[in-house]
Amino acid sequence: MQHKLISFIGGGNMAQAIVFGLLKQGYPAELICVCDPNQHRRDLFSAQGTQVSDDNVKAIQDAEVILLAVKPQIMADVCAPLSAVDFSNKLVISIAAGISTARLTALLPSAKNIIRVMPNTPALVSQGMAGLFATEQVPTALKQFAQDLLSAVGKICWLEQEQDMHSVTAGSGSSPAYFFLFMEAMQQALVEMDLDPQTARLLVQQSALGAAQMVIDNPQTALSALRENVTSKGGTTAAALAVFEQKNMTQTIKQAMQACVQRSQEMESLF
Ligand SMILES: NC(=O)C1=CN([C@@H]2O[C@H](COP(=O)(O)OP(=O)(O)OC[C@H]3O[C@@H](n4cnc5c(N)ncnc54)[C@H](O)[C@@H]3O)[C@@H](O)[C@H]2O)C=CC1
Ligand SMILES: O=C(O)[C@@H]1CCC=N1
Repeated sequence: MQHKLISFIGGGNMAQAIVFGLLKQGYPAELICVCDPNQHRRDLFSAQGTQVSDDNVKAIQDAEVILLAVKPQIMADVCAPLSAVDFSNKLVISIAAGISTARLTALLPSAKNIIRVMPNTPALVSQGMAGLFATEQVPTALKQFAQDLLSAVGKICWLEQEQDMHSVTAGSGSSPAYFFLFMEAMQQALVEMDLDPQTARLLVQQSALGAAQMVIDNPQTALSALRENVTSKGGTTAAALAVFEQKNMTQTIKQAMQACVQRSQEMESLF
């Protein structure tokens, strides 16, 4: 991939997942600058060889790509001083949930090239999933750069309609947390059945990894078929799945994902 000078505005959890993922793939550390007011966060990045700064405006002057990675709640305050900079030749990538490209254009009026991305933290281990949306005027070469950047830390999909970003947030941005919760609950249940925590974790993590790998390796097989292959009639799995069904697990998951979408839509009008 092409290498450009990238300034990250915000060096929190998601920026760390992307930056560390990029470094792992050989992206030159000297071409990455991370801006964060928190010294501890800056130290974490400088220990990996990146540039760091506590001065957002200064750090973006020479950058070719500005990656906005602050919380949506403070995006407007963070962008206000940045808007003094001429963005017309820069690429702006925002990973903030619920901040539309229209809102970003209003916050940074000179920015012509804005790409919105919804990544997720497995980028840290090169297994990220990111949805990308670019406004019509973004040149192909810049779209390609954004695609290469996110592809370096996982898989990507392009969205034709920006409104689909809400569903992508429910399906990938937030979804690692659902799986972590599921694994947490399984580990806890096993510990309560008297397994030691390490063994419980090993059972859960390896089963999750194996299940995901089977899904990947069998793209033609419906997920329901993979489930049925584990489920012997009158057996142990059927007993477990019956409880999920009794408790309306499928409906609960749907409601949780709808709540995610609804919050993302609300955030669009709030911030
Ligand atoms: N954490 C996740 O899994 C995902 C997060 N996102 C989006 O990424 C963005 C960041 O989220 P997280 O990394 O989770 O949050 P975070 O709270 O871990 O990181 C935000 C960072 O911004 C820094 N910050 C605060 N004020 C600043 C300023 N004026 N200038 C520069 N940096 C400043 C904070 O010190 C903090 O390190 C959010 O907009 C979120 O919607 C998107 C997808 C997944
Ligand atoms: O919880 C959030 O709002 C962010 C966006 C997706 C994942 N974390």
